[in-house]
Amino acid sequence: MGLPKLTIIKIGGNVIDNSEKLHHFLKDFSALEGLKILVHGGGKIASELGLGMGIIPNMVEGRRITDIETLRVVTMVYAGLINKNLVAQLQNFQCNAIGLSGADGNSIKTVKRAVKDGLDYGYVGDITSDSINVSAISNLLSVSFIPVFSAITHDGNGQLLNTNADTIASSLAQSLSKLYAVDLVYCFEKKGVLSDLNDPESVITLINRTSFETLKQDGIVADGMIPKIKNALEAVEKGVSAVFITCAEDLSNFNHKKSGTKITL
Ligand SMILES: Nc1ncnc2c1ncn2[C@@H]1O[C@H](COP(=O)(O)OP(=O)(O)O)[C@@H](O)[C@H]1O
Ligand SMILES: CC(=O)N[C@@H](CCC(=O)OP(=O)(O)O)C(=O)O
Repeated sequence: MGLPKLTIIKIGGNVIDNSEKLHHFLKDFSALEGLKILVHGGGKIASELGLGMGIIPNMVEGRRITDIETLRVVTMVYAGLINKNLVAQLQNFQCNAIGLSGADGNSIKTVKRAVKDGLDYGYVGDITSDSINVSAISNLLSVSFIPVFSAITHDGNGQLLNTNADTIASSLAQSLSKLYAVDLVYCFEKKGVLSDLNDPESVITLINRTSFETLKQDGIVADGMIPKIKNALEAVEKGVSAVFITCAEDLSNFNHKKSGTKITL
């Protein structure tokens, strides 16, 4: 008998920031059959709200430098404002969502990133091999809750930390692959990884480690797409059944695996 199927969907900040697209996405997510988990970012909204409070965003290689003031903002925005709004909207679609930070149920424990070459990321949490509390999460799934994870984790000693949402999704998928056949889907505002950013239809249907290196060298994939594909490749290499990067608006088509970019070995 095969493992039960679990779908882990990650939704990025650009879609969360668009109420119409978000509504459509949450409706489609609610309609997905079987066990599922939602992971959300919200970097764009945290940057905008932080700016209003005089906190200037500082990103290095796609990761936010998180000083104590920034940690307060991202905790309010990710674990509060966004997480609770997503849960309330999912409840409206009869999806019994339960909003979580990594501190809740000790679900994701991370390690504060050490200062390296003089670069201090501050309160950023890195995932380790035993970060994910598989039994706590599978218990929630077994009683039909739909976990909704924000990008806030904890260190087990009372400290909240900021962890990239793409990495959380990949790590959840890897760890939960022990118990489930996991499909991991990164949803964002474009139709998939594009060969030409000016042509929204130019979706690259398959990417593996070798083609990724070439796409990166040629400058075809850049910015936030580089860590996203790295996280996706790590997931397939560590046993996640299937990994896709696709458009949030195509989630209903995704059921038929007809859209977006598939990440393969
Ligand atoms: N080849 C590419 N195809 C699609 N998007 C790309 C590509 N190269 C760079 N990007 C950029 O990557 C962004 C997605 O990364 P990011 O903003 O981190 O996603 P998310 O909103 O899911 O957190 C896209 O909005 C796009 O601007
Ligand atoms: C450490 C770190 O960089 N954390 C991310 C978490 C949010 C996130 O990943 O949001 P998106 O998915 O919308 O980009 C940040 O604060 O931007």
